[in-house]
Amino acid sequence: MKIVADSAIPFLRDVLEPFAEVRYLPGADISAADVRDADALVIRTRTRCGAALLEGSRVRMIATATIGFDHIDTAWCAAHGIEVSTAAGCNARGVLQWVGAVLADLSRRQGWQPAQRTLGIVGVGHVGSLVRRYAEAWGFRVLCCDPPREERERCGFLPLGEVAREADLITFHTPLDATTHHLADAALLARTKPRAVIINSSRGEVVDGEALKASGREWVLDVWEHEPHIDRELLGKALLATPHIAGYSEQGKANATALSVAALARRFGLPLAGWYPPQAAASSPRPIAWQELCDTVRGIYDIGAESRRLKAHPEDFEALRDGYAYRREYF
Ligand SMILES: NC(=O)C1=CN([C@@H]2O[C@H](COP(=O)(O)OP(=O)(O)OC[C@H]3O[C@@H](n4cnc5c(N)ncnc54)[C@H](O)[C@@H]3O)[C@@H](O)[C@H]2O)C=CC1
Ligand SMILES: O=C(O)C(=O)[C@H](O)COP(=O)(O)O
Repeated sequence: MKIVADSAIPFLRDVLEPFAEVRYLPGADISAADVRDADALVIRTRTRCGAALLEGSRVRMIATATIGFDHIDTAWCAAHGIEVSTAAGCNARGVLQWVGAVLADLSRRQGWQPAQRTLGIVGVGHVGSLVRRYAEAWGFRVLCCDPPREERERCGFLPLGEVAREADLITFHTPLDATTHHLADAALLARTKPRAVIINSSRGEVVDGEALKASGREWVLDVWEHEPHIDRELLGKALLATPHIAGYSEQGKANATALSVAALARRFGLPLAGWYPPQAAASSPRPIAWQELCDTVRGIYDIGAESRRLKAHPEDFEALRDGYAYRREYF
């Protein structure tokens, strides 16, 4: 059995080797020639999987060690008998902590307390639900928008336009697909409060960058259109800017690798069910009070320093990700 794996997936080395020939390559460089005789791929967001990569190969399974899967043409894979597994929810708590760092930083710089702010959450799945729970406990008035869930569950979520009109801060946590591409467009941005802050850690294409620049609003971005070639004006004017690392917690990465290994174990009958990276520290989820968050978050994760680094060296976007010191999940 042959597996091609992204060389930047942590904790994976030596786990599959007893059962397969494993070739590690940088995700963005994996080519059709590399995968032609592979049975399975273990990838991240940097490998675009569709006909151009897979046509004529013997790949039967793709495990992506990420939550998002917009880099995979799932319809093409289904039509060609290729199973796709994702690491649903793996790094949701990492993204929560990125959002927490953003909110704590903005509150300090802009001089507000949660009780004075309405937070809009667009997309209330693994990430958005965690953000909702913590933000409500911190004292924000929280408004949620998730039409697919509202349709299924009738849970009292609001239409996007209403959230846009009411919120001081709007954070996006939807997948990228045909329905969410440029969900935040010029028309939506025009409906937001003049001093609204747009926060995006979903996918760059969920927010129309050109419209954002023209909107007069403020923004915090972790994800960008055309990564790693990001818009310098969007970067320069961002309140905070990070290089697509919101989910880069040590535990999030360990979860992602474990879920990918579990998917391969199930599909190919490998005796690896229940495997988890032994060297990864355990996550310690707990409630955290707003004041404790504000007092401690910079010691764990100084998002301001990270933003200044990216602004000074945008050409290092991919290098900053590749060399990232994964953050500890501490709540
Ligand atoms: N920046 C980063 O490092 C990371 C980014 N992500 C991104 O965040 C996204 C969300 O992650 P999860 O919460 O785990 O996904 P999820 O699938 O658990 O939740 C997504 C939610 O968005 C909702 N949704 C779909 N279309 C919508 C629309 N038009 N308007 C409002 N809501 C809509 C869905 O109903 C679902 O409840 C991922 O798809 C991924 O692209 C995820 C992890 C890390
Ligand atoms: O999980 C996702 O979805 C993400 O966006 C990741 O956190 C980024 O994943 P990498 O492709 O950089 O591993």
